Amino acid sequence: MRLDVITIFPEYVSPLREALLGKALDRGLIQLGVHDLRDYAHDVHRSVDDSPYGGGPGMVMKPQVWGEALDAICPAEPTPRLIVPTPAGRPFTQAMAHAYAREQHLVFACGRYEGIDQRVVDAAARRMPVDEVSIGDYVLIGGEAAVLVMVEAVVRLLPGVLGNQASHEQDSFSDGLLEGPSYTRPEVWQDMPVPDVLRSGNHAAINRWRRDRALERTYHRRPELLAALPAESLDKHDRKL
Ligand SMILES: Nc1ncccc1[N+](=O)[O-]
Repeated sequence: MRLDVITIFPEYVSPLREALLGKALDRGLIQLGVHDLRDYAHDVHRSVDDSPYGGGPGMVMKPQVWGEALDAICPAEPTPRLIVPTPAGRPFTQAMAHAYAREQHLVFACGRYEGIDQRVVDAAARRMPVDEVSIGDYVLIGGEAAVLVMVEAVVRLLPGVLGNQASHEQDSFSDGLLEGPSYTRPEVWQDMPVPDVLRSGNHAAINRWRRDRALERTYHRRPELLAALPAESLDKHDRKL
């Protein structure tokens, strides 16, 4: 998979070259291009934004600069998927992370939170799929942090990136529930023992216990996820909880 990130703060996304993502880069599982949007601004001040038509606070990013950057970075064939992080976007979910993990080429356009001139998205949508996506209902200064979040969620799903392939099959949300509590050695810590069932070796009982904890946690923290579960995915034991 190829990933390109366009931003006025290239150093902000340098963590993408660290840790597991860095290893995925070294092993050629992903290719990463980080592009400074200002390289496509040709006026003496290399300005990338201007005041909004209709007035209002903040600045809006200029269409010409983005247009030139996207023409240079998004090839005609195969067209990439353009992802624009914005608080006004569709909520980013694990399902979207899985869908993006199947793409060959993703381009992330990091804008100021006041936004990018709408015509940039409209023009790009004429020749490639464009998703305006939000990572949450709060306002960041720009899209860079959202790109770090989305790239990590997507790249960890690529075959070979996580050591133990199974680890993302048990992710929270993979079965529609939040993951329950986890424990490791020592057996007792600060007078708190590890739940006996987890040391019993009885895998049926362990799976049952884990599902019960996941259901309880989901019920208390994210009841709407329970409500969204297909009826058949809850057995009669689940319903008794
Ligand atoms: N929440 C956000 N705030 C600013 C830019 C992007 C954002 N987002 O969620 O992708």
